[in-house]
Amino acid sequence: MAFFTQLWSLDILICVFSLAICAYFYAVRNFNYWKRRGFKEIPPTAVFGNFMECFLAKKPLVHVLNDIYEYAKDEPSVGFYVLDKPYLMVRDPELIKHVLIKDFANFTDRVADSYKTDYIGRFNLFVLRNPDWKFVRQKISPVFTSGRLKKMFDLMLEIDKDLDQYLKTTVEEVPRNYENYFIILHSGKSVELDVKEICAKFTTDVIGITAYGMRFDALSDENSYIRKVGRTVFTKSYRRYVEYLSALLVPSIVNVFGFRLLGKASSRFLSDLFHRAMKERLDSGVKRADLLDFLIDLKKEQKNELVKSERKIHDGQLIAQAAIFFIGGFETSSTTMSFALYELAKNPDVQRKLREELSGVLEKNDGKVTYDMLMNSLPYLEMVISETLRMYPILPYLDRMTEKDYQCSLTKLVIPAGVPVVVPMRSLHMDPNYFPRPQRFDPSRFSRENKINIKPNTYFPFGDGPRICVGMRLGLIQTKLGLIRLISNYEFLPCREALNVMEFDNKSPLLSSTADLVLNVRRISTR
Ligand code: HEM
Repeated sequence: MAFFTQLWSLDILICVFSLAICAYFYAVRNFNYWKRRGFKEIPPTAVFGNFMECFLAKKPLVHVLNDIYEYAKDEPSVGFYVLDKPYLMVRDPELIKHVLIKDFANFTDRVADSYKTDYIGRFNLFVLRNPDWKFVRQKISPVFTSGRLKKMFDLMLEIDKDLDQYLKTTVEEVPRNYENYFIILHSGKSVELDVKEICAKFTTDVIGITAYGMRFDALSDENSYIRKVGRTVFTKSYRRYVEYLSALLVPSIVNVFGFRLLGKASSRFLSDLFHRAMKERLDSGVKRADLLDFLIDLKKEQKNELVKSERKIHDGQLIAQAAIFFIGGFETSSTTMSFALYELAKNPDVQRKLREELSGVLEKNDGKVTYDMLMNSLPYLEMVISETLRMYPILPYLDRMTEKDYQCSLTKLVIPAGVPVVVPMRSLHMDPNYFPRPQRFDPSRFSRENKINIKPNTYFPFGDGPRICVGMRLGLIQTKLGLIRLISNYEFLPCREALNVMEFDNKSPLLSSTADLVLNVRRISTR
C-alpha cells in the first residue's frame, strides 16, 4: 500500500509530475511582469525566458538582443526576460539619454557581479556599485590625464618597435609600387596571418608596459604566459561562456555555482602578477608614470594622517583595478584593431586612402609617430576607427540598474526599482533609420560634414554619461598606433571564404568572430 494509490510506482509518478508542475509555475511566475505595467513585452518561454538560444550557445548574445530590438519597432522600450528575471530594453534615443546621462543618479550601477570571495571580479571599476564606484572612479580617472597619457605614449613606442620587428620576421617583403597597385595585389608572396592574434599580442604588451611597467613579451615570446592568461579569460569553451554570461547578466546565480567574472585561474594569476609587480617597483624605487605608480602613490597618500577620516581604497580594490585595466585594456583595443583590418582588407579603396594619409603625415615627420600627430593630424584614421566601432562595438550593449521606481518625463510608464535596463548599442549602430545601408563599411559617415547629422544618442561605442569607458583615450591611442604601424608598411587582403560574411561567436558575450581573422598580409617595401 503506497501513500496515494495502491502502487508505489504510481505514487512516484504523481510526485514527479506535481514537482514538475510546481517548477513550471515557479519558472513562469514573473512572466507578464511588463504587460501588467503597461509595457510591450516579448513572449518568453519557461526556464530560459527570452534567452534560450543564448544560454544554449545557439545564437550570439548580440543577435538575441537584436531580435528583441526588432520585435519592438516603433516602441520606446520593450520588456524581456533573462531566465525568469524581467529586463527592460530602452530603444528610444531620448529615453536612452535619460538613462545614461540626464537621470544617471537613478541608474549608477551595472548588473554584473562575481562570486562572493572573488575580489578581482567584484571590486573592479566595471562591476563596483555605488557609493564605492563613485569613490574609486574619482581616484582612478586622473591616470588618464593628457600629461600621463603622453608619458604612456613614450612607453608604447617601445612596443611599437617590437611590433615592427615581429612583423618583419613574419611577413615577406615585396617591392612597393604605388603606380601599379594591381601588380602589388597579384604578384609576390604573402603570408596568411591571424590578425586578431597579432593585435592581441601588441595590446597585451602595451598594457603590460603602460599599466604594470613590465615587458610581457607577448610579441617576442611564442609561449608568453601572460598571453595564455588573456586567452583563458576569453576562451571559447562552453563552461567559461556560461560563467561569463551569468556574471554579466544573471548575478543571482554566481554564488550558487561559484562563477567568477574572469575565471578562477586568471583571477589568481592577475592577483599574483600585481603583487609581484608592486614588490619589484617598491624594491627598485623606479618611477615610470604608469598605473602601478599611480596605485602606489594612492596607497601612500591614504596612509597620510590628513586623509584618515576619508573613505579609502583597500588593497583588494587596488588589485581589482590593475586586473580590469589588463583585461579591459588589451581585448577591447585588439578586437577593434582586428575588425578594422578585416574591413580594410574587404575594402581596398578605403585601405589605400588610409595608407596615403599615413604615408603623407609620416613623411612630413621623418617617419616618426608622435602623440600630437595621433591626436590632430590623422582625420581619416579616426573616421576608419569610428566606423569600425559602429559596426563592431566590442560590448554590444550597455546596462544599468534602476535604484528607485523611475518615471521618465517622456513616458507615463514607471520602471520599477531594481530592474536591469539594457541599451542595445549595436542594434542602434546598425539601424538603417540612423545609419543608412548599415552593412556598408563607410568611414565617410564620420567626416566632419557628415557626423553632425548623426542622430544624438544613437552612437556610443565607449558608452555614455558618468560611467563611460574610463580607458577610452588609452584605447584609442593604442588602436591608432597599432594600425599606423600595420597599414603604413603592410597590405591586408582577404584570403578565406569563411570570412566573406562576418559571423559572430555564439560562445562570447562580447563581439567576437567565430572564425579566426586570417588575412593575407604582404610587406610593402620602401625601396
Ligand atoms: C577600443 C577600446 C575600448 C572600447 C571600445 C571600450 C568600451 C567600453 C564600454 C562600452 C564600456 C561601458 C561604458 C558604459 O557602460 O557606459 C567600458 C567601460 C570600461 N572600460 Fe573600456 N573600452 C575600451 C578600452 C578600454 C581600456 C584601454 C581600458 C583600461 C585600460 C578600459 C577600461 C574600462 C573600464 C574600467 C570600464 C568601466 C568604467 C566604469 O564603470 O566606471 N577600456 N569600455
